[in-house]
Amino acid sequence: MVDVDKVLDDAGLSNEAVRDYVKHWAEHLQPDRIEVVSAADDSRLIEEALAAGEIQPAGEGLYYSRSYSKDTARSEERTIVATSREEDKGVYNNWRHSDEIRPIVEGHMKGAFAGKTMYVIPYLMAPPGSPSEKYAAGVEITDNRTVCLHMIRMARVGIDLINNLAEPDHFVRAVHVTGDLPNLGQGTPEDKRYFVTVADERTILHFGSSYGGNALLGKIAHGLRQAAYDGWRSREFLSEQFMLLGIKDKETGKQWHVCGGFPSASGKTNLAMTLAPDALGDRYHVSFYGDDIAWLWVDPDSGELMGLNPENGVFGVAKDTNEKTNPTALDSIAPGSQALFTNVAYNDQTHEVWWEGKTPERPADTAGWIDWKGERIADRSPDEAGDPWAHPNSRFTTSLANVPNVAADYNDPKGVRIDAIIFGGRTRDREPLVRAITDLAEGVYDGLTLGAEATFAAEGVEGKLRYDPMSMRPFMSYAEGPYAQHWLDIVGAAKHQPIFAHVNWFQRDAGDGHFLWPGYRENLRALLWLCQFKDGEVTGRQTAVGVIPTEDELGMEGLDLPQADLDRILDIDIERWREEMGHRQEHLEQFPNLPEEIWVAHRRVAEALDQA
Ligand SMILES: Nc1nc2c(ncn2[C@@H]2O[C@H](COP(=O)(O)OP(=O)(O)OP(=O)(O)O)[C@@H](O)[C@H]2O)c(=O)[nH]1
Ligand SMILES: O=C([O-])CC(=O)C(=O)O
Repeated sequence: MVDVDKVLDDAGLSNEAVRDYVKHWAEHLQPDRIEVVSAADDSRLIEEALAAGEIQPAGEGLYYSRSYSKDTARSEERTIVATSREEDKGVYNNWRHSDEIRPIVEGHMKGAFAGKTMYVIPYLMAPPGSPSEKYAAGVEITDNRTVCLHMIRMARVGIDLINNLAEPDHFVRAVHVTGDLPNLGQGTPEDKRYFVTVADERTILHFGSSYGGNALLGKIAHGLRQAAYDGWRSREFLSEQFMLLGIKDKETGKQWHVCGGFPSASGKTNLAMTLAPDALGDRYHVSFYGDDIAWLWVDPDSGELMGLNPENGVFGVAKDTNEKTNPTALDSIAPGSQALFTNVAYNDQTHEVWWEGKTPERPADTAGWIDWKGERIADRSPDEAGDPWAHPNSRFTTSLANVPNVAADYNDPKGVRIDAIIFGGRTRDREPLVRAITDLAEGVYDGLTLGAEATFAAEGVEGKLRYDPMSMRPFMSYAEGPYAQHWLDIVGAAKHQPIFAHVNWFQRDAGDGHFLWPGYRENLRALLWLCQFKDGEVTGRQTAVGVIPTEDELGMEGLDLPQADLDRILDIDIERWREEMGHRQEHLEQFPNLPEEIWVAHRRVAEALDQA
C-alpha cells in the first residue's frame, strides 16, 4: 500500500479535505503509485508517455494518440445524472437515485488501479479570482497519463489552485477509471460503462473510457453538467454548451460579445475561432474566448449579464479543419504548440497527421500511413479503400493561449458583457440564415425548441433529427421545467437584455444537396447584422418567427452567391413552419412545470404563423 500522506506531503498538497478524498479513493482503487500532477509536469509526462508508447511524435512539439476503437465518442445512454432527489429527474438527464447507482459504479472501480499509477489532478474550471471560482475547483483522479496531458491543456492545473480554497471542502470529486477497454461490451446489452455525475454530492464517477468528455472530467462532466446543477441550486449562474466570441468595429470602436449554443460538432469551434472574411477584415476584428462552454451570471454591481469560458483549452473536431475553413485552428496546432491529436490518421515514418478535409485529396503515397483504428492504409482491401482514414470525431487538443486571435482579456476573471445569445445547429431546411428575437421568453422558447441533426460526437445518433434544447440535451443535469425558469430568472435579472437569435449555416438545396450558404468565415456577416439590428442601425423584416435581414442589410460585399440560394436563406417557409409547431407542442408537453411564459411565447408564434 502506498504511503499516501508521504506522497501528498512531498507534493505540497496541504488541503485536508482533498487529502482525505485522495486517501479514501486510494484505499478503494488500490494503486501501486500515486502522483500529484501540475501543469509544470507537462514535459516530463510527455517524455514518459512517448517512452511508454502511449503517444507518438507528430512533428516538433506535437503528439498523436489513439483511443481504443470502440471508445471514440461520448455514450449518451451510459451517461447518468444521479441525485438523492426524485424531483431532479428530467426527460434527458437519465436520472437515477444515487443510492442505487453509486454502489454499482464503485463496485466496478474497486481495486481497478492495481499495478497502476493513480494520478491526482487538482484543477480550476475558470480563471482564478472569478465570481464562479467557488464552483470551479475540482480534483480528478485517473489511471491514465494521456488524460493528464489533456487536462493540463483543457483546464488550469496545479496544486496551489486547490491548497488555498476559501472553502477547502468545496471542490468537485472527479474519479476516472479507464477500465479494461476490450472487455466492456461497449454498445451491447452487457455494456459495463458508467459515466455518472452525482450532482448533489458534487461527485463524478466515470468508468470505462479514456476519450474526450468521458475521461477529461473537468470539461463536460464538471464544467457543464455539474456546473449547470450548481448554478441552478445556488440560483447564481447558468452553465451552457456555448461558444463565446468578441467582435470589434475598428472604425467606430464598438464592441460586442456573442455567445451561443450549437449541438456538439455543429460549428462552435469554427465560429468562435473565425476571422472576418477578407472583404470585411479591415473593419472588423473577431476575438476568441471559448468554443464549448460558457458560464453566465448577472454582475451584482453593474447589473450586466456577464459570461466567461471556464476552460483553458480547445478539444476541437479535426474533420474539415483546413486553411480555408479555420486558419486560426491550424495556427493553434502549429509545430511547437504542444498540441495533441487523437484518432486522426498518422504516418509513423514521417510523423505527419491527416484527417478528412485537411487537404482536398488524401496523401498520394500511402507508405507509413495508419488509420484511426491503427491499421495500415497500404494493407486495405479494395472494398475498404473508401473508408475514412480519421475517425469523424477525431480531435485536436490545444491551449487557449495558442489561438492567435484569442481575446486579450480571455483570462480576465470578471468575464465580459454578453450582448447576444444565439442558437443553431445542422438543419437542412426551414431555418433561415438568421432570425433575431427581441423578447426574453421567446428567446428561451427558441432555445428549448432547437431542433437539429445529431452528429458523430455521440455514438450511434449521427444524422437523426432531434430536439436538443439549448444544445444541452446530452448535458442536462436537472429537469427541463426548472431549467427554463432558471434561464428566465438569470437573464431576466440583467439590466440590459441581450438579443437572441437563431442561426443556420447548414441549409441545403433540396435537389443536389449543396449548402446554400458558404459558412465558416462568412458567418460573421449574419452576426454583424444581428449586432447592428440590436443597436437599431438596421430594421430587418419582421416575420412570424423573428426578424430576418433584408438582402441589402446582410452586407454581401466580396461574396458572390447564387440569387436563388440567397433568396432561400432569407425567407421563411410558412407551410414548413406551421408543420413544425405541432412537433414543438409535443416536444414541450414532455416537460412538466414549464413556465407559462414559454407557453405564451409558443402560442404567440403559432398564431403569427396562422395569420402569415
Ligand atoms: N458547412 C459548414 N460546415 C461547418 C461550418 N462550421 C463548422 N462546420 C463543420 O462542422 C464540424 C464541427 O465543427 P466544430 O466547430 O468543431 O463543432 P463544435 O460545435 O465546436 O463541436 P464540439 O467540440 O463537439 O462541441 C466540422 O467538421 C466543421 O468543418 C459552416 O459554417 N458550414
Ligand atoms: O465530450 C466530448 O467528448 C467532446 C465534446 O466536446 C462534445 O461532444 O461536445
